[in-house]
Amino acid sequence: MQPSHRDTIAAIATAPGAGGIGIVRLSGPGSRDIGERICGRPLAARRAHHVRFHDADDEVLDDGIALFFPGPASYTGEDVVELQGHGGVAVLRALLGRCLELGARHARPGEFSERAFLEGRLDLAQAEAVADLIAAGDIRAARAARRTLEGDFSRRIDAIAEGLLAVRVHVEAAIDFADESLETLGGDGLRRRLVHLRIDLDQLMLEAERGRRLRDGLHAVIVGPPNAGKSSLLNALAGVDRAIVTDVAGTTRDLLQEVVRVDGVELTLVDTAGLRDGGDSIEREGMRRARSELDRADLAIIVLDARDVTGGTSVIADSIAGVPARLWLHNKIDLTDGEAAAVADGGTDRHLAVSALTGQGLEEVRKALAALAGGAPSSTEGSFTARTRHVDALRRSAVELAQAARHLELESLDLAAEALRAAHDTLGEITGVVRADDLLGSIFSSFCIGK
Ligand SMILES: Nc1nc2c(c(=O)[nH]1)N(C=O)[C@@H](CNc1ccc(C(=O)N[C@@H](CCC(=O)O)C(=O)O)cc1)CN2
Ligand SMILES: Nc1nc2c(ncn2[C@@H]2O[C@H](COP(=O)(O)OP(=O)(O)OP(=O)(O)O)[C@@H](O)[C@H]2O)c(=O)[nH]1
Ligand SMILES: [Mg+2]
Repeated sequence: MQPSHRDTIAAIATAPGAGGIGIVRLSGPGSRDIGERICGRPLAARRAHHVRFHDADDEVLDDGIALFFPGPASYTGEDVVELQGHGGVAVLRALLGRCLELGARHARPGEFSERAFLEGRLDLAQAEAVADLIAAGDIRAARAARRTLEGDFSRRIDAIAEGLLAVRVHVEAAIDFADESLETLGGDGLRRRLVHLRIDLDQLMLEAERGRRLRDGLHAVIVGPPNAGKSSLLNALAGVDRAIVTDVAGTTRDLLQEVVRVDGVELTLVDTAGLRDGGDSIEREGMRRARSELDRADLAIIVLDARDVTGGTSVIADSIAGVPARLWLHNKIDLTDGEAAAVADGGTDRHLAVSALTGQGLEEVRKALAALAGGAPSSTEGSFTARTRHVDALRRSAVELAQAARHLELESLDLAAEALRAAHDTLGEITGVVRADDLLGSIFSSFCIGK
């Protein structure tokens, strides 16, 4: 980072619009001086002062509470001043304007948290959790984000990184004793440690993936043959008449998206065009979109006509093969004698019998979705949020670790050392020990202003 992060920044820290209280926050070496000039009195450290805020002509802008946190014991690690006034747009703009007149610069989005990161107050995963906590729409996601903010995720990363470092040191040392066989250099112990690291990494990856779903919600795509009742299901689960339903096969062509909440977990449901061979060019385009939507799905909800379960499934099989989880719904059971309801569950696939028309079986569907989206409330206990960026890095690190193990088997110590370094660096990207400035830019620019 450029030394320019040593200037003083200011921003309105509270949400735009009218509110009971509004806060202008300053961070940087000039904060105290600017704060004291606006308040017209000295500000003692970490004390609440009831003061009047003044403009350049000594007119009173507002009265409020002023706080001064000397660095490094502040949110950013720098000197921080908060001017807490009445939460009106005009008042806060005037207060901010006065800070800028006195030499502060308007903060970029996320710049306070970026400084907290640069000052070592938070690591990168923790700083990201600040934004995730603010964005959390339900208390489960909020709790999980708070755990990441408090370092639960980072500590797990750091523990694996430490283990990796020890293995790296061992391998580098072995390279220096090239004359001796790896066996005499403790090769067995090395292999065992690699296996344990791999197990820890796999476990963390599972938990991070669950954390990502808690943060992002579950992306579920409804697919199936034409006329099976996919749009009817979307409408029934969303509780609104969102999609057009007709008895004409090929009614839906575009993707239709609806966010629903089951048990507090957010779920994005996407209705798609029925999959079948042939169709006109519009319908074929609809099917292409359905298939590409499946590429980024966490869950495929396959809707079939319970009276003809095998009809059309062959066209679907290929498209859903890569989706992590599948829920099969045998729809229109109101038109059957009930026998279609007897379908077994198997593996990661679940089968349920429903009627989108009468609502029969939908409660079971909701339960299954809630379980897939984040598990029962008890199963999210202790879990933390993570982002796709983190899950990707864990995955890449695991690949490098597997490479390292193979190289070690072949006694290619140099290649093993190289793969271990890559595995280690990749973990460092998560917490920001290893970082690229454009990565920081893209992370913090998605924060709100004043955070
Ligand atoms: N008024 C106000 N409320 C706020 C914030 C804020 O900046 N101002 N926060 C902003 O996000 C959050 C709280 N986060 C904070 C984190 C650290 C410190 C801080 O001063 N830390 C020092 C002192 C520690 C202590 O005494 O407990 C430190 O870590 O050394 C302050 C707020 C939410 N509420
Ligand atoms: N009896 C009965 N009819 C249903 C049920 N679900 C849907 N239908 C009817 O089946 C027909 C097709 O429903 P849609 O929801 O449009 O089916 P779709 O799968 O979206 O069809 P496409 O968009 O054309 O692929 C409509 O006439 C619905 O009213 C059900 O559970 N029972
Ligand atoms: Mg439809």
